[in-house]
Amino acid sequence: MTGGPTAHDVLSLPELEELARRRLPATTYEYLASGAADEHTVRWNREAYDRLRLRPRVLRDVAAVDTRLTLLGTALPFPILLAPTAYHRAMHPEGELATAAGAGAAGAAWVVSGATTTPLEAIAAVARAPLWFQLYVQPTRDANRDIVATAEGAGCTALCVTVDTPVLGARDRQTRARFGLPEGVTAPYMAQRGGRPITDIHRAVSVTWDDVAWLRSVARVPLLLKGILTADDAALAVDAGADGVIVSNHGGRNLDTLPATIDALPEVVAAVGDRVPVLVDGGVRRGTDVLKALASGARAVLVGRPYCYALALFGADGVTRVVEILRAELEMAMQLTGRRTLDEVDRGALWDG
Ligand SMILES: Cc1cc2nc3c(=O)[nH]c(=O)nc-3n(C[C@H](O)[C@H](O)[C@H](O)COP(=O)(O)O)c2cc1C
Ligand SMILES: CC(C)CC(=O)C(=O)O
Repeated sequence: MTGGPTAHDVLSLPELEELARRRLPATTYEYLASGAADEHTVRWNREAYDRLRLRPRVLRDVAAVDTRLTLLGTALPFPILLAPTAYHRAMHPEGELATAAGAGAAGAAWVVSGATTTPLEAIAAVARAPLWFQLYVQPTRDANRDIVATAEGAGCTALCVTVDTPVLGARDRQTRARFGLPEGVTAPYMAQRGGRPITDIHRAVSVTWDDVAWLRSVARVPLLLKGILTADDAALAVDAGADGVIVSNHGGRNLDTLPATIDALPEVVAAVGDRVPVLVDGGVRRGTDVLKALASGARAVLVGRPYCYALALFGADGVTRVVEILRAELEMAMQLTGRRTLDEVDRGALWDG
């Protein structure tokens, strides 16, 4: 990347995405950018945010905005987390260690993927901001118990169980690009599901509500389910003991033609929002998107692809830059809509709210 832009030259997440398309090795870019099948859901995740219009209030004192919150016991300086994404050593040689450094410098909580290519202890040793852990449920309870204990031992303060991936979707672009892990790189917490190549997850593991209740009984930290899209499943999640839900369609990477997450969010919030925190991911690229998600009832958002592009292009500095941009844009959006605290970001901030 000599002579090219640095992380600090990047002004926005859409600009970063374009830089990634032009500069990353094709295989890496295809793995990160692609979605399932015809990628309608990938597009809808974005278009649905663009359709929502904001309703500003003026002449309120917004000289100093406050974006702090506490989420399931984790104190966060702003309501933006890094979503769990697999295989960082396929994106950058320093892999998850660079992500941890970048997240730490930005003060951003990061949900480490169950398909991390770096052991949790090594990540924890360099982390300077909260870590959560995302579990891909493994076929045996012993394996799941061990992984949960490892995550807790490494200081992860919440567990996100991904429930939308019994199999992968039709990932045609990834398959065509022949995405795979570099020689010698493995995913230690995916060992029972094949460990190495992404295609091994095509063998479905049977995971049901009973497993959620069992995991709740095993884990000492708060447990969230990631990949909930309906009111019915959100209610079952809370019944099974979940402490939070993440409205997600896996960034449009599994089942194409699922609705945009910002469109699914209100029904989940209506069903369980008064009992547990609801988070959302998918298509968040601007501070105004974060504001719209919060106005629609989310307590926080997660962002996936942008920090992966940034990691692949710039390492730790890139991850930091993505968070800084999004955080600054959220503060601007709050000030320009006349909101000083997160509590003030209610449905009234949406034009058609
Ligand atoms: C490269 C990549 C890898 C991902 N790996 C995982 C994973 O290991 N576990 C998981 O629960 N979700 C995974 N996801 C989904 C993200 O957590 C998140 O739901 C999605 O990326 C959000 O959409 P966005 O990329 O539009 O921000 C992955 C997404 C991407 C782009
Ligand atoms: C299948 C996982 C290992 C990674 C993942 O969730 C993804 O690529 O979207």
